Amino acid sequence: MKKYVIIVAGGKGLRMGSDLPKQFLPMGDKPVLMHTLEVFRRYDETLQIILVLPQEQQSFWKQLCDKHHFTVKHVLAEGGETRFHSVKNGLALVQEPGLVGVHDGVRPFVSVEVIRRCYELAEVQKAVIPVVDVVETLRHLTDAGSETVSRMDYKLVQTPQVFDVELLKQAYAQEFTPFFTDDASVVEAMGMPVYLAEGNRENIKITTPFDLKVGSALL
Ligand SMILES: Nc1ccn([C@@H]2O[C@H](COP(=O)(O)OP(=O)(O)OP(=O)(O)O)[C@@H](O)[C@H]2O)c(=O)n1
Ligand SMILES: C[C@](O)(CO)[C@H](O)COP(=O)(O)O
Repeated sequence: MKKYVIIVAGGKGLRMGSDLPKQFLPMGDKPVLMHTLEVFRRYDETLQIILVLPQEQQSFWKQLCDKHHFTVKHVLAEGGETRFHSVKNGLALVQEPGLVGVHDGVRPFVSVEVIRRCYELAEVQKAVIPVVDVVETLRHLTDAGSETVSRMDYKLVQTPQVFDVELLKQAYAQEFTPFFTDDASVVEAMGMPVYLAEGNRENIKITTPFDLKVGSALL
């Protein structure tokens, strides 16, 4: 079965607040984004990797690849206005039936085991997302103040989110709404169920300078 991954790195990184876009920040011996592509290549040599980057960052990325002798094969797609639009641009390059994963470029610590689990389950379930338990107590903000809710009723959602190609293309043909914060929410809006798989706790999204420190410690 043909397998793709769309790695989205088309955002602005506002919460990181760095001059260099966060996907290019060094972590250990190379930029964050290179770690992410490498783990997918380790999962499967034949996986087709589509990397979504803003047009204006693409030549810089190519320079970085030369500098680091980075040889993981991939094709580039153009970043969009929101994550939804970036995924949609990547999906336009998916031309054969099979499975397509969508992964945040700034989640370099996803394990090969979790990637494999999501792709294998998606062969049957069609829509699979990795999740982890909430380990702290949760409060819901109300008009009157706030109240404790049961953390057993919630999960934290990660990527890669893996889908049947036809299903994801249909989902992304829908009109954008700000409620679409991940790919599962787009698929669910068509009334399709999403299957939950176990994620890995290290699979953090590098969002703030603090996350970068945690990431460096995890290497
Ligand atoms: N227009 C966008 C917005 C986000 N993303 C990607 O979606 C992933 C998750 O988004 P997030 O961590 O929020 O990244 P940013 O949008 O860049 O961060 P911020 O919200 O702080 O600006 C990132 O890999 C980001 O590059 C994208 O490809 N295109
Ligand atoms: C897709 C995601 O990483 C799942 O947790 C998350 O929804 C991205 O959200 P962001 O606001 O674009 O960081």
